[in-house]
Amino acid sequence: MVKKNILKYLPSLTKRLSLPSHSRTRTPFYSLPSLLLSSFQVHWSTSHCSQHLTQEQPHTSEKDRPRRNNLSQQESERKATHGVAMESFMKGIRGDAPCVLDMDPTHTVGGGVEDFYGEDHATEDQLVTPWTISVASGHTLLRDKRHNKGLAFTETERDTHYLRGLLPPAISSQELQERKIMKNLRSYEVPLQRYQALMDLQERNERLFYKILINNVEELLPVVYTPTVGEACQKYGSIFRRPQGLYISLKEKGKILEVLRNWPERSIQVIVVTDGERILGLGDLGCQGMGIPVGKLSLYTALGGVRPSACLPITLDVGTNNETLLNDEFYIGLKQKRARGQEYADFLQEFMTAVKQSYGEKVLIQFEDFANHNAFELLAKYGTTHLVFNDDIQGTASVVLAGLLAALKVVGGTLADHTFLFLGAGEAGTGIAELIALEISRQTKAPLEETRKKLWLVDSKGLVVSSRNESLQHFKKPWAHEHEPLKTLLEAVQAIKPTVLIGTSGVGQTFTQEVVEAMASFNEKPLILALSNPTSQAECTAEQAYTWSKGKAIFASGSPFDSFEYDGKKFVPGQANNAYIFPGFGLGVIMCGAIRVHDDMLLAASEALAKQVSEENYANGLIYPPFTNIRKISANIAASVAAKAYELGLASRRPRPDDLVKYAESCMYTPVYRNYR
Ligand SMILES: NC(=O)C1=CN([C@@H]2O[C@H](COP(=O)(O)OP(=O)(O)OC[C@H]3O[C@@H](n4cnc5c(N)ncnc54)[C@H](OP(=O)(O)O)[C@@H]3O)[C@@H](O)[C@H]2O)C=CC1
Ligand SMILES: CC(=O)C(=O)O
Ligand SMILES: [Mg+2]
Repeated sequence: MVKKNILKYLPSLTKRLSLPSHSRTRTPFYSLPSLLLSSFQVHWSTSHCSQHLTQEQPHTSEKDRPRRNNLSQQESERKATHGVAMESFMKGIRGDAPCVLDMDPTHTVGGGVEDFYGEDHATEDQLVTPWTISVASGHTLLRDKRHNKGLAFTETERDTHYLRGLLPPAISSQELQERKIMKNLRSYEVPLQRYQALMDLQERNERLFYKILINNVEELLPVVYTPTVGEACQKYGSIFRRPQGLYISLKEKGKILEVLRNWPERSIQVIVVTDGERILGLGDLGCQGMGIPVGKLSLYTALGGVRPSACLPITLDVGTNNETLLNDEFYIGLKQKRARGQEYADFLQEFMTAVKQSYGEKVLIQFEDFANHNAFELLAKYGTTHLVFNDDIQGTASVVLAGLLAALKVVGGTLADHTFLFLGAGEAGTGIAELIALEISRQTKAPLEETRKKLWLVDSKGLVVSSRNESLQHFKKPWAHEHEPLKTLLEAVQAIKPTVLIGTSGVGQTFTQEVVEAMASFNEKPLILALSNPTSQAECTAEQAYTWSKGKAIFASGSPFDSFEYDGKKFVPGQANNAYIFPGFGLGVIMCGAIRVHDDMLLAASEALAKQVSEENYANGLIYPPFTNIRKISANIAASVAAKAYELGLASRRPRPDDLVKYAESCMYTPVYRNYR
């Protein structure tokens, strides 16, 4: 069917590609799909064409560049270019177009997973074509976030791409642009202004956005991610300027496949999807949860090196039960109560089927910030049919386990020697508990049912115990141990005497002074993790943990805290956030062509992260490495995850690269500007 359609429209497409280059650019950017082909066909073809071009076309010298006044030369280049392009196009139709993952990985220069556009496949000194649907130039090029370079366009590029007069005469380097943006960002007092400025930059000049984010990760993570992204979601309706990501609402029921086809990119490798019901610890933010998939995917690119064009943020708008939003005139979502039961299940089923139909078997679907009454079920249901990963359950578990493995070097003993108490028995709490129990079981060979007994959970009704079994949600039942009922966290701390206290309640200030003092009274080095986000929901602050424990606590939190001096000693709190795991984990899954996620891959990720903590980090009281080295860390995580996938027979990319760390690094997208022919 697809082949038939492409062949039917082939003459028009050929004609389109042969238009004089300047007039080509005058056609609105998105007009071609609607006029000629579905966006699938167009993107699919251009991506394959350009990839083929960069491999087989000998790279051009000065004389090959299009010149406005040298029509015959321009004509012959166009013929050569489009001849190769159309040949590749036809190859693609026949299904034998070359696939980047089948190539020798050494060809890639700062490549990016599946370099369909061929941009990074060229060496640094080779010229690449700024493909959109046609060759972008003039105003279109400046408005195309993927290829825009602002004042960094060179004199030659300004000539060849019809930019004269559209830019002021000064030419800036990318480094100078970075300095300017950072200066401006630092001048804003309000974090939300920084967030907005960064989102505007992402929409205007993608490479500059990622360069800045990568080079200033510790400073900017709290802006594009927790805590500021939480405030942005709360105010999304008011600050909304340009839509980011794909909104799929109940209005599109029955047409989800068509909606997916409206997205301008075809080679999608990672989707982060939310239905907005549990946004951080802020509750139901409905459609305004979009800030979360957008933010998470920025980190996929900045921290994990997955190319931006391969990332698709999606919000499923199934209504909201948030009365404030329902009564807000600026609310951007459906003004109706949430769909539940069969209606919800059918909508999700249609979505999951459409995703597979559009992007194939190997697209990674990351569920993010769903409420727990849907999250566990979706993971179980689609875990056997799709490549799915729940970041709140699995990513969080992996990052916490990594922190614990690292902390053992400081507190001593093995995991099995410790006792764990959680405040919060939802996705994060039970997800973490299960992975710890699995790791202890693996280390000690004890049955999982036994190892679970080292872990205790408290929910809003008190300690999870067997006498409550009847009324417990299914994911809490494995943690309902024999014990007398206890109402409060303090009582539970005093009775269980945990060595590790983990907050996953979404409620701020619940690790009270009494709780922290109790932890410090029977532990030499109590491990206290306040994981709830954003900062306002943290179970306690770094200052409180260090002060109340009299400097004994090893502390990490979901949202960042500044270092704190207590009794003449500087304490540096770590950030226990799944952002350490999911970018590298996702890269690993994609680069080996994994078809399913397995718990052992999560354990492999934890071990890889724990190994990255240096002696210097330990000396500073850290159990996580700093984010400054995150791309190196992600490459190591990706390599371990991929190695495990190969071992389990879940990886489809053959042959297996010998050096997986090097391969992961070579797959990473780099945001330096490319030179345009
Ligand atoms: N740092 C990180 O990387 C991550 C942090 N998080 C954070 O963890 C928090 C929880 O997320 P998640 O597990 O998905 O949420 P869930 O809604 O699934 O779970 C919340 C749990 O907390 C319990 N709870 C709520 N209020 C209280 C209270 N006052 N006292 C005791 N228990 C309480 C709930 O009890 P009940 O079941 O009785 O309602 C429930 O068991 C969020 O703030 C989120 O931002 C999540 C993922 C990753
Ligand atoms: C970090 C994260 O995923 C959360 O707070 O939900
Ligand atoms: Mg989350």
